[in-house]
Amino acid sequence: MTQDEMKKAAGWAALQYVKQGTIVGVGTGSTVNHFIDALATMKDDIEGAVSSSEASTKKLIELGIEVFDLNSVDLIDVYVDGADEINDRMDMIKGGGAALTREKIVAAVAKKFICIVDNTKQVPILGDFPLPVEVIPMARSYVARELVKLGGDPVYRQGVVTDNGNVILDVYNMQILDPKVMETKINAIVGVVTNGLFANRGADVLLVGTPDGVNTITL
Ligand SMILES: O=C(CO)[C@H](O)[C@H](O)COP(=O)(O)O
Repeated sequence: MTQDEMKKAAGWAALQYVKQGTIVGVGTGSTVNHFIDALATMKDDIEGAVSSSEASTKKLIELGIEVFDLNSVDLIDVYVDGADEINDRMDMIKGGGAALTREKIVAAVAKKFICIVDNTKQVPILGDFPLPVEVIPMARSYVARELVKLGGDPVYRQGVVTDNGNVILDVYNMQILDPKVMETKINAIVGVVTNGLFANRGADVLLVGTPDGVNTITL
């Protein structure tokens, strides 16, 4: 089975968590694209979606799913998104697709976070995947120096501008033993919009695509 087939299996498995008549939070990435394909089969049964990126918005609209502005929505029942790494506490690194800030905002509003991954994303300790940090452009060098003080090696993601007009620093060589503390520390650096650690608000349900089917994990 290919990695993409495992992503697809996880994406389609998330459909069982979508309730009729609700607004669904939709993440970003290749695994979520499979979920959006699945969601399109229910488009007449849901009210619509709130999207975490321009890319997901485009795909949702193309498939006939109404996309609402988050400011016009009080409640999101489930938020479905992928991850770059996830540990057994359901803490994640996200932001490989540079959509981390909007993802974190939509996730904060949702009652339940359903994480969909293939089995290569499960790790014992977060940090092999470089941690994305969204930064206000004029603060880039200052934030990079502060990230070095925290033990990381930040690298400017050349040529990438986020949907919010900011830049991304990818932080290499971090062994993140306490994701909640590290998330809070990095977010406290002036000029950081947010970082890709999703630990203070982790996943509630993890759906892992494997060659033997989809495993469901809850804490
Ligand atoms: O956080 C993300 C985008 O910002 C994605 O969820 C993450 O990068 C996983 O992507 P994929 O499903 O393509 O492997």
